[in-house]
Amino acid sequence: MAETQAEKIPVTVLTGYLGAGKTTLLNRILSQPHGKKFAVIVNEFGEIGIDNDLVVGADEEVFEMNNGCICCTVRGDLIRVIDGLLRRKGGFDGIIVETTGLADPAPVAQTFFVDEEVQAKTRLDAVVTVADAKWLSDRLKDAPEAKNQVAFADVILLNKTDLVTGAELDQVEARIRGINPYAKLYRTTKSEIDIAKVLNQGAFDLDRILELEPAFLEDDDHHHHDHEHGPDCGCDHDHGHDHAHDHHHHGLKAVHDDEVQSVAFSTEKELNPDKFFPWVQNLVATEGPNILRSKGILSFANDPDRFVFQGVHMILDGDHQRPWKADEKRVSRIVFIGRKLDRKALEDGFLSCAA
Ligand SMILES: Nc1nc2c(ncn2[C@@H]2O[C@H](COP(=O)(O)OP(=O)(O)OP(=O)(O)O)[C@@H](O)[C@H]2O)c(=O)[nH]1
Repeated sequence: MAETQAEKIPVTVLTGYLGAGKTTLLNRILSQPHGKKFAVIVNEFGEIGIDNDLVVGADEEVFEMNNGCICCTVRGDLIRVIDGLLRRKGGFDGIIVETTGLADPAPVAQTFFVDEEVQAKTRLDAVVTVADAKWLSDRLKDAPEAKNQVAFADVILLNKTDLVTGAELDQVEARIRGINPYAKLYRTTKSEIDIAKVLNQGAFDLDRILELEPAFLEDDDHHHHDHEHGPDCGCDHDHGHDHAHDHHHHGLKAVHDDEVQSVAFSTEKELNPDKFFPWVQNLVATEGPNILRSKGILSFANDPDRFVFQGVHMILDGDHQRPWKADEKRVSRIVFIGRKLDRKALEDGFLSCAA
């Protein structure tokens, strides 16, 4: 039975470059009193799952896919996860997909048009892109996926307005408008926005997307088998030559940056904050330009709380999140995403912070 447009479950795709404020926005959406039940699908780039631990508790179920970037798994995992969701009793009022900061949103959006089962039950409501007011201009120069994320957006949050001057803000907004004049744009701090401006937009405009990417609806299953890799995703997988044609029909220039990598470490030893903070501060002060993103969940000695730590380049942020639960293993985990990362030095540095 084919559902009508209105009966289909709306899907919101949250995108935006590494550290722009997607998880912050997701948490805002989930913690507002909306009385709705959302299924959240988180995809992250990295070896150890951390993002799902950063998403607020509540009723939502978080489905994690961390075995590669979302464009690699889009016709595998994402469809499987959504199919699984659709089979559940009780159902959902909406699905929110938070993509990794390195994902090109096109293949994610495609999933909702090319898979019959998914298409019958869901509708892509909007692509919501969080843009980092401080770093977006730089990323538009060196990260093609950052540009695609802006180009595909129906709603843009120009976030972190507190970190730039009014003139800089006008400049970056003008850059965004040059790429995407159609999206609704809101200036935000800490992704603070009325969720009515983000959810149920009915905004995904297929005609406009087709203009950007004429081959959007081509079902290229006969070209590809099983694993799909976008031309410019940041994952480690070998991107086959047969994807060369993808470069042609991407209206937006795609240069694959092989160098973005992620390293992650964990330890069951408790950490000493007096060692950890000086270490990490010095690290991002010297390596900040190469470290796009860092995040961790840390267990400090004599501290009953989980400490969540986050960084975007050299800007660090951290807070006590909640007490460790009685049955919870106190493991400290940290992830770095960036270029030219010295795994050994990072690991040695991290482990030397043990109490
Ligand atoms: N100063 C400032 N910091 C912000 C703002 N919004 C978010 N942050 C901080 O930026 C960091 C990254 O935010 P996240 O919401 O985790 O970003 P993300 O896009 O989910 O990051 P990834 O999952 O790594 O791609 C966190 O430390 C946030 O607290 C803002 O408006 N201003």
